[in-house]
Amino acid sequence: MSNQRQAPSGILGFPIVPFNENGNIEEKGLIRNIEFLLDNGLEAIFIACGSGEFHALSRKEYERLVELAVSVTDGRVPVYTGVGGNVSEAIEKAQISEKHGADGYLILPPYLIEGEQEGLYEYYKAIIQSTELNAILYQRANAVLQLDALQKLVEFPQVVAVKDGVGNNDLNIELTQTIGNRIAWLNGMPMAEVTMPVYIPLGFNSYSSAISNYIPHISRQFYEALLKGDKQSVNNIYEDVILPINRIRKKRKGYAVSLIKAGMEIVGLPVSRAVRPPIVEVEHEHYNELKAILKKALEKYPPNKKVSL
Ligand SMILES: O=C([O-])C(=O)C[C@H](O)[C@@H](O)C(=O)[O-]
Repeated sequence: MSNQRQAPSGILGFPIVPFNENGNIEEKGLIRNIEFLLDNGLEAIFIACGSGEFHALSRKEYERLVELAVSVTDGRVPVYTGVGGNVSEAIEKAQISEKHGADGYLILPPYLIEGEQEGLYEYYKAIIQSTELNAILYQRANAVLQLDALQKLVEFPQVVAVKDGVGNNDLNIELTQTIGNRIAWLNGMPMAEVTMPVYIPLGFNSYSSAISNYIPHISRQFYEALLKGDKQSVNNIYEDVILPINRIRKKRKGYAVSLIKAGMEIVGLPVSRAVRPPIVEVEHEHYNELKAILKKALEKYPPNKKVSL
């Protein structure tokens, strides 16, 4: 752990968890996934979060994933883990993350139940205080903090960022205007590239990138074009890559994960399409649609190292 109270910034890598034909974790595939993200300049590794099928991991698997992510990353960028759900299990996972040298964790929503703001505050507080690691609060589903609760939570030095997965920009403006630079603001919307042009002016300078698991150089070109104000390149990448992939992603529930695995397989990374319930694999027709988009995209936006289709 770097021990810095600094949020990761830039394009954030969210590896998947590859499974073999017996349904067990395929470690070689995961190591390749993390190395690929690092080789392509991703600025942080978030292990065992939503795209890492957090919901479907055993405690033992979780611990192994954290251990592997920290050792493969080897201090090159910060490593964050997913924690959340049941409070006592979240605290146990926070402690596992600390024991293995992670830099922090992304706190996912409590399991199923909805809570009032006081209840959400207590949920986050219990997890934040359970270790000295950095904490990123994930606005998502049944866990959406309003200004008062968030203002109290940012008094804990561990809290370094909020990751928005809800897309309520009325609320985001209220939060960013009032809390400002005390914490960092991360765009964690589904396929965050889509909304990044709207988020940058609000102070969200970083985003989680699902597509960086297979076309990181295109996400990077898009981000750089956005930061430079190069509208033509932004429009081209939207039309050629981001919007077509996002249209497929919206066709089935769970494609937030399974479409990443399909994309990785298509570009030749050693990852199978296998997923755990309730997520389902990408349908044949959608797989072929993704393959056609990627073929054209890689011709127009070739990576430095050749990827053949
Ligand atoms: O928890 C997670 O895995 C994420 O939030 C990362 C995803 O890549 C998310 O940004 C998405 O669904 O595109």
